[in-house]
Amino acid sequence: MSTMNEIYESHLYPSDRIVPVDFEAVRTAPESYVWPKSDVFSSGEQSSVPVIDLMDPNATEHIRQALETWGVFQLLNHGISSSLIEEVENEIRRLFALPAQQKLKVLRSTHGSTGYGLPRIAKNFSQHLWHEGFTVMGSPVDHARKLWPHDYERFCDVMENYQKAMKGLAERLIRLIFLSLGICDEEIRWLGSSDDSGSNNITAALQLNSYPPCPDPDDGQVMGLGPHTDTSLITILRQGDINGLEIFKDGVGWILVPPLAGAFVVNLGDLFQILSNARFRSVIHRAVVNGTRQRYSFAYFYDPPMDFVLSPFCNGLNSGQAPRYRSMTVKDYISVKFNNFMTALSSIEI
Ligand SMILES: O=C(O)CCC(=O)C(=O)O
Ligand SMILES: [Fe+2]
Repeated sequence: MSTMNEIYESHLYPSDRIVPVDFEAVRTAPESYVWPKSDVFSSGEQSSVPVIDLMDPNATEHIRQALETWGVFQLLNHGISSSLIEEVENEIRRLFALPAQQKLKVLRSTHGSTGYGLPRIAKNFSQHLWHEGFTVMGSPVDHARKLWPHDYERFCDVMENYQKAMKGLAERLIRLIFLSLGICDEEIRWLGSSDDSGSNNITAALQLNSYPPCPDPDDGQVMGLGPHTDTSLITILRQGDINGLEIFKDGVGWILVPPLAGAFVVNLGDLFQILSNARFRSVIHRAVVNGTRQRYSFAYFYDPPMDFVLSPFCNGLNSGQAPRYRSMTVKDYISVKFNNFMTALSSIEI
């Protein structure tokens, strides 16, 4: 059985795309961090992504409609306690408030998964990202011990509790989404089989994101997280109360996903696009930066087991359709994405 960590280890990540800019030392963005204004342009479109109440008796149908038209929705009444979310937010603040030298002690290695640094998609953009992150894949105890030698348990406990809660919510949502596609339980037997607490079957990651404030440079702008789709099956994102997340909608352009108190932003990733035979699309999104306030977000990515064979479902609502993608394991798709980034899905079309 392959683990997500092993797969990351087998793809050497370029070392010059791991260390974030030294936000304490830099007053204006260096040239390599400046994106053309046209790349950062937003549509100003006012319509907003659907908001779904998970307690609504028609939630399943609303989710299907939201995913078919938007690929993303905001979720309320999800059952995750606000105190747990607050604890994660407090730990994130505590982590990113540390001096740069301290954070660099837990820098992600070129073949590693857990640790501090730029996000793994940074290597795909010619300009740099105005971002610092911390990825948790499995237990972060070795890293936390280096950051807080006498007080590392709190961080680990909070991250573990949050990942457990997210796993439950992700699996509940996935079940509902498959149901909405007319896919029976029998075909999703693997759901719930992974165990993130053990080290040998990790199929989830938690990405903590921090976007320090940055006034616009004269002839461009900085970008927090460049345009991408998530590789995951499903992503559950929590953003604080500062604007930043935007999605790309065909024919409209970039649309803000406004922070909504108590809500999670839920989107599907490439793996769901493959399984649903492109009935649901993995939404293209990015994070822009605020001029005066530091923004935080945290994303939980859920995947099927790495050796699971992804084959488009051509039954249920998709019955009679020919598969649009060739079958492959999750781990093979992760390799395809690593090498092809935004053309990964089209590269596996039949
Ligand atoms: O910060 C955000 O709102 C987006 C984060 C995101 O897209 C990611 O971590 O993949
Ligand atoms: Fe993302």
